[in-house]
Amino acid sequence: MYPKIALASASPRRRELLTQIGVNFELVSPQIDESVISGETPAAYVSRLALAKARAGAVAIAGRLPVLGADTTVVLEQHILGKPESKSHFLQMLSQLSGRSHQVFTAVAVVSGEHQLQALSCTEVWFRNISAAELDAYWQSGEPADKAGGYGIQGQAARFVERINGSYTGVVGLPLCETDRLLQQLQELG
Ligand SMILES: Cc1cn([C@H]2C[C@H](O)[C@@H](COP(=O)(O)OP(=O)(O)OP(=O)(O)O)O2)c(=O)[nH]c1=O
Repeated sequence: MYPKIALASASPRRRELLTQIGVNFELVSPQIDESVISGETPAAYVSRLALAKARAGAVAIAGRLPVLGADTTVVLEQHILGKPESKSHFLQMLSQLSGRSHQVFTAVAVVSGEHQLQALSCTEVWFRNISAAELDAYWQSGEPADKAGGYGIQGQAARFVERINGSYTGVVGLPLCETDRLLQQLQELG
């Protein structure tokens, strides 16, 4: 049995994934600045954002519950690919990802009083070649708009994924093995 927590997220995927492992949670949606600091590595970036979301959530609920925050980013050759800002940005990102592998980093942070627990998941994802017509149809579906790297492995983009090495739930937005471990550590803190 997990302790009750607050989830600092507006992402429906994270809600579904936490529910999947039976966590009882309430929602808090703090707004934080997601800009990349110049020279920051992808691992440092996602870790900083996950912690910032959890901390802002803790402030918003005045520390009433432990707060979990997470951040996901798609990385190609050390470059962070954010959410698509337009169709042309989406086409540019997905044509770079076509026919090769990239990484998906997801960081998770839990803030409880003075305690901070953190985990990082990194998964390699291989895409097959994707045609221009497929990319056009995929953009029209509306699925890419709110997703890091412009795709959702849990949706239609599953057609493009040859294989992965790592955490499937990490790619979707919340690595459940790591999340379970953090929540168990939280329980042990008492
Ligand atoms: C790569 C990939 C990303 N995503 C999603 C997960 C995240 O919701 C989103 C990355 O953006 P995030 O900034 O991590 O999360 P968010 O803005 O959706 O929600 P919040 O900050 O409020 O928690 O991309 C998928 O759903 N499937 C995928 O295959």
